[in-house]
Amino acid sequence: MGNVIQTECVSKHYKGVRAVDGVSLEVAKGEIYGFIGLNGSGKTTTIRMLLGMIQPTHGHCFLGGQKVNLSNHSIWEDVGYLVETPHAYPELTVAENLEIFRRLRRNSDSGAVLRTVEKLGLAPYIHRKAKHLSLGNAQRLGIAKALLHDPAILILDEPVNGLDPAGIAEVRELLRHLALNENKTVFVSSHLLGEVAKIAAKIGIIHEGRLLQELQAQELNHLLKQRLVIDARQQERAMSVLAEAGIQSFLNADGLIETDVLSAIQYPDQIARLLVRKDCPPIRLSVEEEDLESYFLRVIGKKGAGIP
Ligand SMILES: Nc1ncnc2c1ncn2[C@@H]1O[C@H](COP(=O)(O)OP(=O)(O)OP(=O)(O)O)[C@@H](O)[C@H]1O
Repeated sequence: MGNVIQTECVSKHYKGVRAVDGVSLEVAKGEIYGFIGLNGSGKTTTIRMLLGMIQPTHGHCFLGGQKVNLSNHSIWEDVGYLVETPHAYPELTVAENLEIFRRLRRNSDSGAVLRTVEKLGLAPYIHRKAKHLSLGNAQRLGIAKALLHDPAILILDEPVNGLDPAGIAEVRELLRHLALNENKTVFVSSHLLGEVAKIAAKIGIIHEGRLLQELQAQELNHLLKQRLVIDARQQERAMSVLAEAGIQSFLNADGLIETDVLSAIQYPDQIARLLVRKDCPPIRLSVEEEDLESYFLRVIGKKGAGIP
């Protein structure tokens, strides 16, 4: 299947700043691509190049197989986007803002406004002026604009910014629905790895302008580090029992015994048995998995050093 979104070694250099540096990525039809990076890592600049808002210093972007350039108007009929804080006319209501946007887009589907309002859970606010919307609902209005003309490609820069946990979950479900049931291709940036990992099929990690790592979401589980955490009344003794059995451990920041020795992680029952036999029974023993945010920070910390 052809790629719907593609960048070919795309770079944007400003005076003294390599905002984006040689990023090549591909998104297949119906796929959700999560583009993860800290603030200032180059997400928005990449998205702006994808959308033809700024010209790359090097490289090219393609949407729906067509090279992105401003004169190629037909591309944009199939693209919906949200970049940074969405703009709305403050004195107009939600419905009026969307209606204007529909007409600007020359969209002849007059039912599109109501349908999109329903889809985004904006019905209770339909007659509220944009300037009186909460940040979260203003963000929803921005997503509504992106969806109004039912585009096949959605490019969203930090779409859950400002949303509360329930709002974040709603947007997550909406994007999942759009990809799964409507075969839309979604490119979504975020600094929240955990959020994106819940919906993206593919994840790209960008740092200081460079794409550090690309992975399939299902690979994440194998990449997250595991450790065995033990608590015992006599910690020193428990640690020397483990050492005698060839299992190196240390006291972690929470004051608990921790080891990343694979045999201990794979057979925690044998560790428990060993400690009991040596009269040093654990009062807690659990295999714990690194959370996604710390994985992200680990990858960033190791940049260029043979990741993962
Ligand atoms: N017009 C510009 N002129 C100079 N530097 C710029 C310009 N636009 C962006 N940058 C710099 O390029 C880098 C990447 O910025 P970008 O906005 O793409 O990051 P981001 O990942 O989207 O961050 P955020 O999440 O904060 O929006 C930053 O160091 C930023 O200061």
